[in-house]
Formats: sequence, structure tokens, C-alpha cells
Amino acid sequence: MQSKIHFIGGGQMAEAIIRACLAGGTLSASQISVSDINEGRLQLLQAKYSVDTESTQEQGLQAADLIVIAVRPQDDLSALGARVRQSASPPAAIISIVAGVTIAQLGDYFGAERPIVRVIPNTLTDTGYGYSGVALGAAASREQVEGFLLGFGKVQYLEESYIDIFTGFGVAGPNYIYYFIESFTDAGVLAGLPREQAWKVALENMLGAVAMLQQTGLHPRQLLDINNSPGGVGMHGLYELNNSDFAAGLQRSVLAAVKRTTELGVKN
Ligand SMILES: NC(=O)C1=CN([C@@H]2O[C@H](COP(=O)(O)OP(=O)(O)OC[C@H]3O[C@@H](n4cnc5c(N)ncnc54)[C@H](O)[C@@H]3O)[C@@H](O)[C@H]2O)C=CC1
Ligand SMILES: O=C(O)[C@@H]1CCC=N1
Repeated sequence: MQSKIHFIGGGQMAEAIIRACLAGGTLSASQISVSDINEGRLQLLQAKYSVDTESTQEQGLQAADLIVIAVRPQDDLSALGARVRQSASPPAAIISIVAGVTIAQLGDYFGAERPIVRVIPNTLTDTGYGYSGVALGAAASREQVEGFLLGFGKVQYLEESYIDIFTGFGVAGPNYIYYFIESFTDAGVLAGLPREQAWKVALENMLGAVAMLQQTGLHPRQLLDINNSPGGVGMHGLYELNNSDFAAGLQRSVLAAVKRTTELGVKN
């Protein structure tokens, strides 16, 4: 990619994206500039990744082909919009990773005639796994942004109406897995295994179970059937799980995350 990219907001997510793009070689440090109101973040990004944090925001915006909006939904998008309108070239695309804020709202802030892409970015950026969810505004094209987006994971293009769901389900998704692995490891420790062994078994089970599903193409129910002998150990364990709030609790958790995504956009 030959583009110049300016990040407005150099927080956790911007850093994760920058790190992955540099590690994968889709971008070089000389293509990236960052502006942030927090001087400490700029110093850290400069020291760790040698990206340009010295140029002013105005200079970064003037040079940019892609402008990544990486502030929080609660931050002052209206003021940022005014600066972008003043300094950025008209064909420069806005790539917003701000949870909940719609393409229509982004158009009001940054100019509706501009290419606008609403991305809920993959959070497994360092691994090569994970999807970003992407909705393209009317003036935006895949070609303009795909090279950048593939630098930090896989991409699913979606109708914008699915983006909030994708956020609470897919991008918050690793949360549910981390929580499961922690709880499962604790179960092994509760039953009496040393933590280190329980931890290794939990990770291996997670990786192996996913590989089984991918390799066999079977439904989880079919693998559950194979894994549980009549009147046996596994079935007794599953009976207790059936009696618990496990599935509904997980599903309510996803619905709460989706609801919060939509709220963040409305509050903005
Ligand atoms: N952290 C995550 O896993 C994910 C975050 N996101 C989205 O990414 C965005 C950023 O999230 P985080 O990086 O976690 O937050 P963060 O708080 O780490 O980063 C936000 C950065 O924006 C800076 N900032 C605030 N106002 C500014 C302004 N007017 N001009 C320049 N910089 C300004 C802050 O100083 C801060 O460094 C949010 O909108 C969030 O919804 C989306 C998906 C996942
Ligand atoms: O918690 C957040 O706001 C972001 C969006 C989805 C995952 N992390």
C-alpha cells in the first residue's frame, strides 16, 4: 500500500492496528501519522513504532489518503469533523472505528460527500485471526480501504444495520472466550488440578474443539453425541450445565453488548 494514513486518536485500538500493520508489512512507519490530545500517548507511539507524531494534525490531515477516527464515541466528533473538513483533501476516506456511530452521523460531522467507511475493527489483531465488520458509505469503495483493513485481520462486509450486532457479538467476542477459559480453568482447579495443568488443558481443549468442528464440518451437537457414552461422565456433567443459566446467560450478555453499542451511537 502506498497510502498515507492519519490516525486521530492514538489509544489502545489505534496502537493494536498500527502494530499489526507494521508487523505484517502492509504499512511502513513513514506512511503513518498520529494526532492525540494526550502527549504521553504520542511519545509512546513514536518510541515504540517510529510513526510520525511530530507533524501537526493539520499537516497529517493534508497529506492523508485515509483518515482513521479512533477516538471514543463520547469524544468531541463535531470538533474533529470541522478540522477534517478544513484540512483534508476531498477524496481522502474517513475510516471510523468508533463503536455505535452511524455513517449518517459521520457524514454530518465529516462531510456526507466524502468516502466514509464504518469499521468495527478486529480485536485479535496480533494473531492473524478475527474479522473486522465493515459497512461502506455511498461514496466509498472496497478498493480504497481493503489493503489497509486486511493488515489487521480478515474482513466481513455487512449491511450497516448489522454493524451494532457484529460489535456486541463478534468484536466483543473474544471477551466471552477469555471469560469461558478463565471459568473452565477455575473449574479444574476447584476439582483439584494444579492451576498450570488446568490452564494448559483448557487452552488445548479450546484449540482442539475448534479444529474438530472445522475439520469434520459436524455440528457441535453431533460431536457432543460422540463425546458422551450412555450414563457416563460427560453426560452427567452436561446435565448440570443444562440445569444452569449457561446458554441464556451468554446470550443475554451478547444482547447487552449490542444494546450498549446502539446506545453509544444515540448518545453521540
Ligand atoms: N479497544 C477495543 O477493543 C475496541 C475499540 N473500538 C473503538 O475504538 C475507539 C477507541 O477505543 P480505545 O482505543 O479502546 O480508546 P482509548 O481511550 O484507548 O483511545 C482513544 C484515544 O483518543 C484520544 N482522543 C480523545 N479525544 C481526542 C481528540 N479530540 N483528538 C485527538 N485524540 C483524542 C485519547 O487521548 C485516547 O488516546 C472507540 O471509539 C471504540 O469504540 C472498537 C473496537 C474494539
Ligand atoms: O468495549 C468497546 O467499546 C469496544 C467495542 C467492542 C469491543 N470493544
